[in-house]
Amino acid sequence: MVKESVREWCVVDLLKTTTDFFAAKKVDEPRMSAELLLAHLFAEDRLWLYLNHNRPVSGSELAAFRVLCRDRLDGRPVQYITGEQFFYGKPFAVDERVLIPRPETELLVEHAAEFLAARKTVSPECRLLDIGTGSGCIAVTLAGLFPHSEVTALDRSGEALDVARGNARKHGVLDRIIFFQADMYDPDLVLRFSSPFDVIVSNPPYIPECEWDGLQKEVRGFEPKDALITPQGIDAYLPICRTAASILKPGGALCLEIHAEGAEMVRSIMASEHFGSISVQKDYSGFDRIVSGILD
Ligand SMILES: C[S@@+](CC[C@H](N)C(=O)[O-])C[C@H]1O[C@@H](n2cnc3c(N)ncnc32)[C@H](O)[C@@H]1O
Repeated sequence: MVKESVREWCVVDLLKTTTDFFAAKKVDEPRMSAELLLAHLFAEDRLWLYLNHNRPVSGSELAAFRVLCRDRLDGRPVQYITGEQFFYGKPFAVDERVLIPRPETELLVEHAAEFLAARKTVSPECRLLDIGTGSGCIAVTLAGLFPHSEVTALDRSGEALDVARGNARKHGVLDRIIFFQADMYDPDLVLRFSSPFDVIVSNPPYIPECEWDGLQKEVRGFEPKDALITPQGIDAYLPICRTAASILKPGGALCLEIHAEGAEMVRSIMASEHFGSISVQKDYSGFDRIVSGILD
C-alpha cells in the first residue's frame, strides 16, 4: 500500500500560505495577521519568525494554528486572539472587555507627557486622571513615564478596570494607580475627589450612534459598544470639561482625544468651561485628533 505523503511545513511556508489565504478571504492586513498569529503560536515575537524561518512546524502546532486562523476568519481581531496589543512600545493585555488601544491614542499620551515635562514647578510629583481608562493603556504608560506621579484610572466598567489593573501589575505601576469605578456623567463626580489634578486625559467614547453600522465588522462584532458609541458622539465632552474645570489645579491641562469632525465643537465646549491656550493636534493620517487646553 502506498503511504499518503503528509506535507511538512516550516515557518516561512506556513507564513506565506496563510498570508495568501487571508488575502484571498479579504482579511484586513493579511501579512500582519499571519505573522502575529504565528508568533503567538510559538509564544515569540515577529522577529523570531524571520530568525527561525526554516523551523519545522509539527502536526500539533499546525492543528493549534488552524484554530487561531479560523478565529481570525470569523472576524475576531487579531489582538483579541493573541490577547495583546502594543501601545507606546509596551505590550498590553486586551480582551473583549476593553477597547483595543489605537496608535492615535499614543498622541494623547505624548501631549500630556510634554505638558508635564515642561511644567516649571519644583516638585516632580504630580497627580493625573485618566477618564475612561479601558485597558489602562494611557494611565499605565503615564505612570511609567512619570515615576513620581499618582494616577487615577476611572471607568464605569468594572471588567475594564480588572484588565487595567492587570496591565498596571504587568508594568510595575500597580502601587501608583488608583482604580476608580465611576460614571463620567455623574454630576456629583467632583465630590469624590479629595485633591486636585495636574493633568486630566480622556479618550471617551466619541462615535455617534448613526455611524455604528458603517464601522468595520470586526469592531461591531467584537469591541465593547459602550467604549465607542454615544447617542450624538459629542455627549461626553461637556461633562468631562465641567468636571475637569472643578478638579484641575489652576494652570493644569486637559487633553482629549476627539472624533475627526469634532474639533471645533470640543474647542468651544472647553472655552466655555474656562480653558485657555486651546490647541488642536492632527493624527498620523492628518485628521484632527487631540484637543487640549489649560485651566485659566
Ligand atoms: C474609547 S474607550 C478608551 C479606552 C482607553 N482609554 C483607550 O484609549 O484605549 C472609552 C472608555 O470609556 C469607558 N466609558 C464609557 N462610558 C463611560 C462613562 N459613562 N463613565 C465612565 N467610563 C465610561 C468605556 O468603558 C471605555 O473603557
